[in-house]
Amino acid sequence: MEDVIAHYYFRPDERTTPEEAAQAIAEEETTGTWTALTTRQDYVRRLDGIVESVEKSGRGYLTLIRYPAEIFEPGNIPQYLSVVAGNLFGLGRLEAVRLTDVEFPESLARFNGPNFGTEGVRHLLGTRNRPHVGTIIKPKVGLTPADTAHVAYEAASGGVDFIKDDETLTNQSFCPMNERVEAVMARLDEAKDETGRQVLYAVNVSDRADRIVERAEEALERGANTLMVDVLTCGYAALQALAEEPGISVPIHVHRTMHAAMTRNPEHGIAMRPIARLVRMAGGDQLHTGTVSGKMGHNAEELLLDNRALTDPWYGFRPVFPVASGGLHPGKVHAELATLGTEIVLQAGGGIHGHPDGTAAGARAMRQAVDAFLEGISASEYAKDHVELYRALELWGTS
Ligand SMILES: O=C(COP(=O)(O)O)[C@H](O)[C@H](O)COP(=O)(O)O
Ligand SMILES: [Mg+2]
Repeated sequence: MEDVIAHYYFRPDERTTPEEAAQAIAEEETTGTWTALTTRQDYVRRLDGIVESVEKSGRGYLTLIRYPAEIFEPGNIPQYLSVVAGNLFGLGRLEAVRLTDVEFPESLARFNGPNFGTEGVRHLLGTRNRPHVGTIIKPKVGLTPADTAHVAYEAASGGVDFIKDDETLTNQSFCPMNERVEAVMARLDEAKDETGRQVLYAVNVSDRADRIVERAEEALERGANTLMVDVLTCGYAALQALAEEPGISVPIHVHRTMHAAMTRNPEHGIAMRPIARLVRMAGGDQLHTGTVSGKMGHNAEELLLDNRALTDPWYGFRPVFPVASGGLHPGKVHAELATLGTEIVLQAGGGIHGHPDGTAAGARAMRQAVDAFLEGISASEYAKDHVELYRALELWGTS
């Protein structure tokens, strides 16, 4: 394959045939405009988009559109998006249109990709064949650096592998980033002295384009061992800048806040699959893709395919660690692992810090639920001699 093939679902309006609608997308995103150009030079034709197929699907149609590789500027993800996910969403002749997937040729996939990926992250933590358990510090905003660090310490003592800031916490005055990183890393060192276990803490360095690398470097100077970025609000280019910066040699955790504005409507917007592919190219090491039983909307079939976009062999890119997060608690661990498998990071915020006996007990309960699954025992059975899990299931149940 030499060109880009974009997959769209669409529904034309009543004045437009499916073929005309697909052609309108191909023209808008390549060499056309709303009317024929009397001035068009012949040599421009080689850049015309080509409608490869149109077929009925549900209430609408699926089309594959071929965009000549030459239209794209290699390495420029924002420009890729302006073609495959650009003006087409506003075309009046389409009532709805959704980018469901995109295939890039090797010539346009020359990125470094993840520096760590699943294996690299596992290597840092010394884990094999088991899911990682992570937590989002809660309350998501408002804590001082010292109290954030205390929550992190409790979570680490209870056995989590991974701790992260929430997506809305960056460098606000109530919790300046530099102070927070220093405080959290100091308490994680304390926990490590006690447990012997290394824990990763992803500090959210999301910031404006011209400052994000500098912010990440400041966090690293203060001992950060993982970075986090809100990729859709900062942009894929921001993630790429972090991943390709020679001085940044820690994993990058990628949060997808705002994605549902694009992904949620099954007939319109951008599906998670193209987002997952772009994050992998741009260098994310871990990416939220959703849950099968959590608090956000879910579609297990799509989620499994999204996770495969992160993990299947693809141009030599390292596999990205998929993250299931949002409304999880120990009673939901079995459903998540049974469907998603064990190459996954399970994150719980409320499902750890809301434990009746506090954060450390909540972390233990999550780890116990994972152990129960790995040993092939139901959570309720395992809870009979694991009090933290028992208390969690008593409060939240198992569904
Ligand atoms: O803070 C949380 C979850 O907290 P809690 O565990 O308390 O619900 C995350 O922002 C969501 O995971 C986002 O969803 P997604 O990861 O699917 O984008
Ligand atoms: Mg959050």
